[in-house]
Amino acid sequence: MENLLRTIHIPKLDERIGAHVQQYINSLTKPLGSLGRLEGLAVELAKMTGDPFPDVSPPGVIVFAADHGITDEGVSAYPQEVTGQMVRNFLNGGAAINVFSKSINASLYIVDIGVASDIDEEELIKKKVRYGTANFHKENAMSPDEAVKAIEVGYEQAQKMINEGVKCLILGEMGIGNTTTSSAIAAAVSEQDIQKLVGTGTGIEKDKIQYKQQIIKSALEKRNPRADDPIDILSKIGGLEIAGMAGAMLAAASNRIPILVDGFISATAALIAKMISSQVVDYMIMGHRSVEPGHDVLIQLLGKKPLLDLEMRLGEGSGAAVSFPILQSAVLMVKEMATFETAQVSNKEQ
Ligand SMILES: Cc1cc2ncn([C@H]3O[C@H](COP(=O)(O)O)[C@@H](O)[C@H]3O)c2cc1C
Ligand SMILES: O=C(O)c1cccnc1
Repeated sequence: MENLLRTIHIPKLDERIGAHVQQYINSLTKPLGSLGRLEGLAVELAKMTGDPFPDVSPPGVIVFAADHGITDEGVSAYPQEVTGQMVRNFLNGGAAINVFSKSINASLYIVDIGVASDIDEEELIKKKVRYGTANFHKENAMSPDEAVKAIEVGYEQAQKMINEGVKCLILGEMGIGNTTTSSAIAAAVSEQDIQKLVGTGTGIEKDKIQYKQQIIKSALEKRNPRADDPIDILSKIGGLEIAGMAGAMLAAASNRIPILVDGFISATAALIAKMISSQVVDYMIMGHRSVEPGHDVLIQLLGKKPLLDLEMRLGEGSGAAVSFPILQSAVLMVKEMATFETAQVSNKEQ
């Protein structure tokens, strides 16, 4: 990682093209500013890609799957085996992200970056760094080397997809227990009150939230991760899929590829990526606002405004995939609308 870290170069946004596109949008046949946030989005996409008429299609989705030792503490409503079972479901096309990826014509890769069991399926990308993290309430989740390795796996997978022609990257995850891991990371970095950062995840009973908060609080006291050190945080808390997503985000930004961020877990990965290289945030668009309360805190730390609020709380990249057609609308607006001049429509009186 030390190596990868040193070689990561994220280009600055192209402000000149952004200003040019803003001016062009003002010449399109509509009242000034009337397409609202779509206009700002089109400008952002132009700045990211350096292209006034960028393509966001085809989008690509990578789902990183990994297990979390913290499930031993009874912090999820579902058992750990569900992670591996859902990986099989992804490969059979039956999960939400399969359906939504298909609807936006996205290629979908499933990566085993740390599932606790072996899954012998041909379509699965097998990049297991270890068999799940250790229970971070009892011991460090993994070694710093493993955290680095997981970031590299994510980086390489994203780079591969980008080389294949993907124009917008959506990262998703599957890992029972990962809302606990994410809340712990958010608490370590933001130093906000734990009450603001812990939710029901897959649907634990409301009266179990306090227990989940206590586990996180006492684990953080024991692990004491350094708030400004992403590798220290990942190695002490986890998780492998969060590290993988962070690495993939860094690859996308390095290639001027827009990143459509999903919910709470994805935002945690975004935060880790930001700590590694702060300019990565320039290439992120927040697809939706998750029901998980910690998402609001992270959205603020990332300085973003979600496109959608559909009261979703799934992960897998699902909210980002559902928001993707908004990006398509933004680029089509610029590419296909007529200007006042070409359509011979009278413009606003000066
Ligand atoms: C069937 C099923 C499919 C899922 N797809 C995503 N998650 C989501 O729920 C998990 C996080 O919640 P917690 O921290 O409470 O375990 C992650 O795997 C996340 O991707 C799922 C969870 C389940 C049960
Ligand atoms: O917002 C998310 O990413 C999320 C919320 C609940 C469970 N799993 C993921």
